[in-house]
Amino acid sequence: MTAKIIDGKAFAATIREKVAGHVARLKEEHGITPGLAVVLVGEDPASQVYVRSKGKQTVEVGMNSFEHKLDADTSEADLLALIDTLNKDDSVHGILVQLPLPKHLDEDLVINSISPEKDVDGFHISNVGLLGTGQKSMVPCTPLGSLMMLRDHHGSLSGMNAVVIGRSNIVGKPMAQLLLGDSCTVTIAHSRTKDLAEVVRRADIVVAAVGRPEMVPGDWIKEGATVIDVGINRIERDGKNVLVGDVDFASAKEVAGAITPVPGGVGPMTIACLLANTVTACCRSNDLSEPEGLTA
Ligand SMILES: Nc1nc2c(c(=O)[nH]1)N[C@@H](CN(C=O)c1ccc(C(=O)N[C@@H](CCC(=O)O)C(=O)O)cc1)CN2
Repeated sequence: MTAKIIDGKAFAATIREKVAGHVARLKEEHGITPGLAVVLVGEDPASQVYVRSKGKQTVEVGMNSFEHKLDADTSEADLLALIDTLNKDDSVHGILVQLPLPKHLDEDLVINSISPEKDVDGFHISNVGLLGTGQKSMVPCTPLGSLMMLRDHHGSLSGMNAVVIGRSNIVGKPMAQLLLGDSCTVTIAHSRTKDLAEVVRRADIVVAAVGRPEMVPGDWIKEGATVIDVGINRIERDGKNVLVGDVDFASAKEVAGAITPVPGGVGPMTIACLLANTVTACCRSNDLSEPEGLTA
C-alpha cells in the first residue's frame, strides 16, 4: 500500500479562506475587525519566522495584527504588564505569547495571565480544564489542526484505536482529549511506555508528537493506519539541513493508509487554526454565533 498524502498546506488554505469570509462578514454586518496580538520575547530564529508568518497571514485574512517584540532580557513584570494591557484592549480579541520563552520567565505564570477568553493558543489552565471536561474552550492550534485533518479523511472517528506518542501540554495531552471527545479509544504513549512498537501497531490512528527525528519506523505502523506527524526536526543529511518529522516517512508511507508529510502537513494547519481561534474568540466576546467548522 502507498499512503494517501494528507496535504496540510492545501487544507490550511481552505481554512484561511473560511476565516477570511467570516472576517468580511464581521466587518460588514457588525463593524468589528478581529485583532490578534502576538508577543515575541527574544531572538530565537525559528520563533521569529513563525511570528512573522502569523502577522502576515493575520493581515491576509483581513484581521488586525499587533506585534510586540521584546528584548530577550525583558523582566517578568514588564511582560505581565504588557499582557494586562492587551487583556484590557477591546480591539484585541486574541493574545498569543510565542514559545519557548527565555529561561528566566515562568511560562505557566505568563500563559495563565492571559485572559482565558483571549487565549487563542488554548494553553491557559481554564481552557485546559474546559477541554478536559468536554466543555466549550479555546482549543490548542496544532491538535485542532490535526483533528480537522483526521475528520476530513475519515468522517467519523468513533470507535477507532488512537495512539498519541508524546505527553506534552501543548500537543500530546490536548490531542488525546480531542480524540476522546470524538469517541476514539485513546492511548497516550511516552518515553517510558513498554513495548512502544506493539502499542503503535494496534493503532488505527497514530499521532507522533515526541520531537525525535524519524523515531517511528514503518514497521511499527498497522497496514492502512492514518499517521499524523507533528514533529518538526531540523537535521543534517548528506551535508544539507533538512526538516523531518517524528515518523520515518519513507517507510511509513508504504504501510499507512494516509500520512501527513513534514514539511507541509500539520505545521501549516497550526497557524490556520490560530486565525480560526481568533475569529471564534471575537464572535464569543461579541455574543455572536460562532463560525461553523472552525472549532472542535
Ligand atoms: N505560542 C505558541 N508557541 C509555539 C507554537 C504554538 O502553537 N503556540 N507552536 C510551535 C511553533 N509554531 C507556531 O508557533 C509553528 C511551527 C511550525 C509551523 C510550520 O508551518 N511549519 C512548516 C515548516 C516551516 C519551516 O520550514 O521551518 C511545516 O511543517 O510545513 C508553523 C507554526 C512552537 N511554539
